[in-house]
Amino acid sequence: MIVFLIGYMGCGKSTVGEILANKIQYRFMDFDNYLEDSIGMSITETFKQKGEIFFRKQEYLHLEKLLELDHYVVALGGGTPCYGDNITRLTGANNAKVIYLKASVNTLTDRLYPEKSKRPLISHLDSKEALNDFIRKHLFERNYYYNQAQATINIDNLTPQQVADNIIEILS
Ligand SMILES: Nc1ncnc2c1ncn2[C@@H]1O[C@H](COP(=O)(O)OP(=O)(O)OP(=O)(O)O)[C@@H](O)[C@H]1O
Ligand SMILES: O=C(O)C1=C[C@@H](O)[C@@H](O)[C@H](O)C1
Ligand SMILES: [Mg+2]
Repeated sequence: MIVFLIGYMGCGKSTVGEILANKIQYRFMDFDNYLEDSIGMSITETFKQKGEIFFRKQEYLHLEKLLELDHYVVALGGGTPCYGDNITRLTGANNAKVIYLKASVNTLTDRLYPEKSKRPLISHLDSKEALNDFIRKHLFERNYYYNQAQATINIDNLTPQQVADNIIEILS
């Protein structure tokens, strides 16, 4: 089985994914790191030098390889399920479970504000209010895709460990 974690930037896909993989003795892959390795550049540099469309194409092409994995927990990129037919490729994959880590706009704003420089889509937003506004609109558009996950966990008041335990319950 492959467990795919989806959700907005900052919802905890990478943090929870690593904990979950350890708990269930699966391997862990962070798709953003994997793409950085295969492109040979950080995501920030890729957006700067090659543009977002190039990044989305790489994401689309490399997703095919992920679908062949087994005994893996994969933290996808925040935008991965929202482009092309990626979400149906994920939910339609044999032996895969797609889980949406759902966070409120305020939780995401609090978490992302100190870390926004690492995320090219939000790094230009100066104030916390501007970030909050951006996330509200962006999440509204993206929820259409995220809501197609096979399971959703409201993570606002949970520690990463608790989120991982919730996923284990869903999988059992
Ligand atoms: N359940 C949680 N409670 C509190 N803080 C958390 C929780 N999960 C993650 N965090 C913190 O929130 C920040 C973002 O988490 P993380 O990088 O795992 O998100 P992500 O979904 O992988 O984001 P991206 O899509 O940008 O890669 C980190 O600083 C992490 O330590
Ligand atoms: O939400 C997004 O579109 C992104 C999220 C990150 O995980 C990276 O994949 C990249 O910064 C784009
Ligand atoms: Mg991540």
